[in-house]
Amino acid sequence: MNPYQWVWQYARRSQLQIILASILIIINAIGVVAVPLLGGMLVDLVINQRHLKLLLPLLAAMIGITLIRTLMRYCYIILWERVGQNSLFAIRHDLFTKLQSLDDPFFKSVSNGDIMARLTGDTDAIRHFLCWVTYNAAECILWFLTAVVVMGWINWQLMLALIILTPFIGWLTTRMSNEAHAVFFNIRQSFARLNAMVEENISGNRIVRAFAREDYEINKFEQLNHDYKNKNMASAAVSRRYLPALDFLASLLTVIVLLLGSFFVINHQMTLGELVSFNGFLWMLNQPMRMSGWLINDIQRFSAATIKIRAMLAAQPQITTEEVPSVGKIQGTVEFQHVDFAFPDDPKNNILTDISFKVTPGQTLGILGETGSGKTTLMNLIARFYDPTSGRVLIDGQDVRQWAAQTLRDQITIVTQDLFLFSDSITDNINYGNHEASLPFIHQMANIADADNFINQMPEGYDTVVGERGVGLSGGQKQRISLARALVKDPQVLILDDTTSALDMETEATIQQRLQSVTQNKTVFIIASRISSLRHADQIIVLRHGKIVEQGTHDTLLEQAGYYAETYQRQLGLLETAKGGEDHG
Ligand SMILES: Nc1ncnc2c1ncn2[C@@H]1O[C@H](COP(=O)(O)OP(=O)(O)OP(=O)(O)O)[C@@H](O)[C@H]1O
Repeated sequence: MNPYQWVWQYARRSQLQIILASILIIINAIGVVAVPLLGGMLVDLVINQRHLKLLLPLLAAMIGITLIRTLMRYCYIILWERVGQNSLFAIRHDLFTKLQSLDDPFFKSVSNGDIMARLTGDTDAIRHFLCWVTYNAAECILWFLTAVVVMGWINWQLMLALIILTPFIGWLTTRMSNEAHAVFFNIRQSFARLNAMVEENISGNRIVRAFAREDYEINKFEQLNHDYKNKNMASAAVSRRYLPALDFLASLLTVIVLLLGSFFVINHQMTLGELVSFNGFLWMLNQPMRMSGWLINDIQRFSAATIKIRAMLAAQPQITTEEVPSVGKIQGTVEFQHVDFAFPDDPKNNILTDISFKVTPGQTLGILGETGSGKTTLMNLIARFYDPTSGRVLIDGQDVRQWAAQTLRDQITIVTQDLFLFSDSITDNINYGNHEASLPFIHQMANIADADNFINQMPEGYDTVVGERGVGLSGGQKQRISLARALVKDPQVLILDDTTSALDMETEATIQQRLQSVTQNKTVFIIASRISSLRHADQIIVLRHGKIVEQGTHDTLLEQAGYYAETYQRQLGLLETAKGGEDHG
């Protein structure tokens, strides 16, 4: 499918407007011949033959036709704008919907800045093509053809003399088109890089300032900015090479008409009025020639933009469902059977190896492990952010691949380590996964997460806007709001990935105790580095380099005197030192 067929899929939804606009364009292009013809009649009948009575009707007709044509042009410009905007609306909708369905491999391969470039600059190139290039190109083609027919009818020899230039114009425009395509693709890539850099700079703004790297960032930006400027200059260079030649050929038409036309008039092969009409039609050949260069630039910009947009629309999520998804409610039994896992971009490097365990509803599984040992990855397999490379993950005895990812994530909630809050009120952040939740339920869950108190002390309580554009929150406050958000969703499987790491041990203990009241029938996973967070779990596994090296309860693991026991002793020692310090202080 070429870019035009692709965009037609969207544009054809406004078929009625397109038909109406096309009819108006055709009538308008034909109407264009009227004024020069009337001008010729004015010269021959009024000036040469002195039929003065015809002067006013001819002038009135010229003005009237021009007014009607202007009105028609206004109407079809508006209609094309509507076609363009409707199509853009649908394209943006499809892009955003696709974005919601894509998963990690896509987001790892395409930067946020590039995605934003597709949703803004690229869609704008398509809008420009639909709203401006289409009717201008149609006008140019129709003017050119109409001019050829009418000029041929007035004096075919003179018309042929003009048409001789057409092959040169065709050759020039094709060359320009080929060169412009590569240039516009490069411009688009450069714009995406610039966008990505700015986006990253804004997100990492605090790190930049903390490390006093503003100059470094400005320098990095300057390089990309230069690159973008140079790419645009390259495009200007293509225009510079071809546009003067096209302009020259267009001007040559006037010279040919004046020289040959005068010759024909002197030899009585043509009336002066016909020469005036002929001259009046000249712009209909002229204009398309001059415009062709600009139109080609815009068409190539459009073509480069469609490549990126179509690539995104064609991207497929890695996680797919093999069978008809079960839609029932999850009970919450989670079982791993000899699971191995490697990331798709590094398939030889097993991040998890031979993982097996089973947790039933009402039970809590604690996970301890050094940083990078694979704890988060393990949890991501439960909610199908990834599928195992080998072995099986079962939910209620059924392979996760047979559960639709959507169904799973609806009932399995992960409180992730990246604590992201939307620029919205605290209430809307907490009920993000369950908009039906009542206010008392939201407050109750916030209380369990030990967030209720500090939220009530905020300027507008639960209505306080937080996130990017709202008030700042500490890491611990964000953790507690994220926990409340997960609880309000009331999931059957709750995964807490280092959720309370930023809290002091007393607050953590309070939350753990309160959590018990709402997690009695749920399956809970707790990833933590503090033994105090794990010790009450029904089962605990210790991961090292992606393998389970210890497994048991708090007591049995202490007996094993391995990593768990060591960590416990160390943390106990630290605790006692700290207590000792406090006692002495
Ligand atoms: N998206 C990814 N693509 C490739 N490798 C990854 C990806 N995410 C994590 N890894 C690698 O997988 C390994 C396990 O990461 P994981 O986040 O599961 O560890 P973790 O035990 O949760 O660590 P932490 O305690 O620091 O959160 C690490 O070596 C990490 O570099």
